[in-house]
Amino acid sequence: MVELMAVKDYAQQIAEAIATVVKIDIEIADHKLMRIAGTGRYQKLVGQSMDRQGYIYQEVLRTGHQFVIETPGIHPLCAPCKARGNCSEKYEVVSPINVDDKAVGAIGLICFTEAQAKLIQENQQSYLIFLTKMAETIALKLKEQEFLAGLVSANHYLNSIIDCLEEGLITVDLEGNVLHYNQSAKRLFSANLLTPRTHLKSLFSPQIVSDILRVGTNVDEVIEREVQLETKKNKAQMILRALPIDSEGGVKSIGVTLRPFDEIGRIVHRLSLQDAGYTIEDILGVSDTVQQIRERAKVVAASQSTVLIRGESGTGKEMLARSIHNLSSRQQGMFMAINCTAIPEALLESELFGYEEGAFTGARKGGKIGKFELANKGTLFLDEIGDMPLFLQAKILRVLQERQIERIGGIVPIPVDVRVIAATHRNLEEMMAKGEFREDLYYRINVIPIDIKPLRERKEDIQILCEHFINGFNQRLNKNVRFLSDRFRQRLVEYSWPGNVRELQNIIEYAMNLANDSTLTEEHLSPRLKNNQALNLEDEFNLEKVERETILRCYQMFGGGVQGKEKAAKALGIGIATLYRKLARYNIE
Ligand SMILES: Nc1ncnc2c1ncn2[C@@H]1O[C@H](COP(=O)(O)OP(=O)(O)OP(=O)(O)O)[C@@H](O)[C@H]1O
Repeated sequence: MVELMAVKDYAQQIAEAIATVVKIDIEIADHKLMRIAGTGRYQKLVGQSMDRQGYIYQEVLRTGHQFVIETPGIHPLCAPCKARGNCSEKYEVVSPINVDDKAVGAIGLICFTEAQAKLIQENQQSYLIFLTKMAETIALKLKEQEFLAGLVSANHYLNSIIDCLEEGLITVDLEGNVLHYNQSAKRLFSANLLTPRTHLKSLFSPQIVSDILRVGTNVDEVIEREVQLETKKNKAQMILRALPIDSEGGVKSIGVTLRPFDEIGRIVHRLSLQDAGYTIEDILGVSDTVQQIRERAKVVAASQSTVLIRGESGTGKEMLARSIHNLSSRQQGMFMAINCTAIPEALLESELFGYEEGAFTGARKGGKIGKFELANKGTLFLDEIGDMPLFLQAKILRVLQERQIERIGGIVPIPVDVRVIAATHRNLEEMMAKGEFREDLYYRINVIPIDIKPLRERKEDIQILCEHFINGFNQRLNKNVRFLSDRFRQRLVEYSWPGNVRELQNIIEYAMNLANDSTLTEEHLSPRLKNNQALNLEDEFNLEKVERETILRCYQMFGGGVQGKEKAAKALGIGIATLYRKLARYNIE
């Protein structure tokens, strides 16, 4: 609660106004008996305590009632006073200053002459009312002060909340002049660019300014735009939202919020972690390979070096990359994955590096942020890096060396702090020999290589993976499968698993959809597995057999005529005589 001291100047003015009119001295004290205002002989005592003389004031403060004392110095209340029996005061009227029924101070008229005493005595009722009204005026001022202090504190509180926001917030009037902004907004803009009265024109492009101002014309209008800001450090892509601030009497200002794009990405990523928040423990398997991979991943997570994961499709390369990211100090940043095979060459560059507005025909307004920028402070997973075109390999190498990127059509390099984890199923060494993969990039990404063996070479992992997938699908499909028949199990072990763990997962899902009791049997196998003969490794990888099949396919494609044979020999990369020899040898007619 605000104390009377806070309005002492006002109390002094009131005291002087009263004294001028009634020609009697006034003394005002607060609830601690501190003299806060006074006239005549009391004026120079302002600021001094009255606790040794103000016995009448004490009584008024205690009771909250007015008090008239006709015999100062003699009245029993004056008993403890030093001036008892010798008081210079002749007559005294004291009123409480009440705020919310509580005495916060007292105001008194003090007569030092018989004439003054007589005057008050004869008009006592009027003086009492007058003094009460004056006390009320001071109380009112105090309430007003209290209200103002409340407003100031609420304002301060609101500002602190607004400053806590990570989002930049700017309010502008309907002409676009800045009224207010929070600390985050201040941090976003270059030095001194954002000040009160700055016009939006100095902050955003004319189109964005006009979009923002349009919001002020309609209470229901909200706009959202992707904008690029020249921040203190560099250029940054932001999501801008503008919304009307509806106050009494309609919209008088507009609120503009700004949020860095990569931060949004991080939030989305964090929220979606449930799905992809793999940890090392999720990598299942009892084989030496898997156990070593788990150990390796822990060590790798602690370093910042580039990792190259090699393995066939479906062996868990992305899963491993995500586990490394989630275990590393970059876990709060984004994990961005890009499959170099899945994206057409022409788009891959812009996906990776982003582009500036107007960089090429068809470029999106406001430009586009690339995966490298999105993965800033996080991890970029370059899947199937072996399929990346050579010119992009050169660009990737430059990013890894210089730790900065340039958007397509951009001139300012943007620093990025990204850990790259690359993956491939291809033989990079062979590609290098043929000039299809850059040697320098190979050595740059191959700092920490991790090989994941195909499932057919670690069949001991099938059991635990099956159990894991069965548990998952039991929940998802609301089933209660608990057993595998011996034949079912045997078929899984015999199969060559070209699609690796992903294929196993699909096979289990297929079987569980068909199963209606607790056991998966041979009849629940997909046709592909049902028809699969027991894998004969010697047969499967026999070079002669592979050669015969290839020649046969080629021969069938081009036909048996002389011209067909010539074409076949050319396609096979052998001479015509050799082809004839091989046709005879393999008994192909
Ligand atoms: N060791 C494992 N433990 C549990 N699940 C696994 C394991 N390995 C792979 N998986 C699962 O198999 C599926 C395929 O894994 P992932 O996508 O990581 O493979 P990939 O090697 O990156 O495949 P691609 O090269 O085709 O992109 C995922 O559902 C993953 O959870």
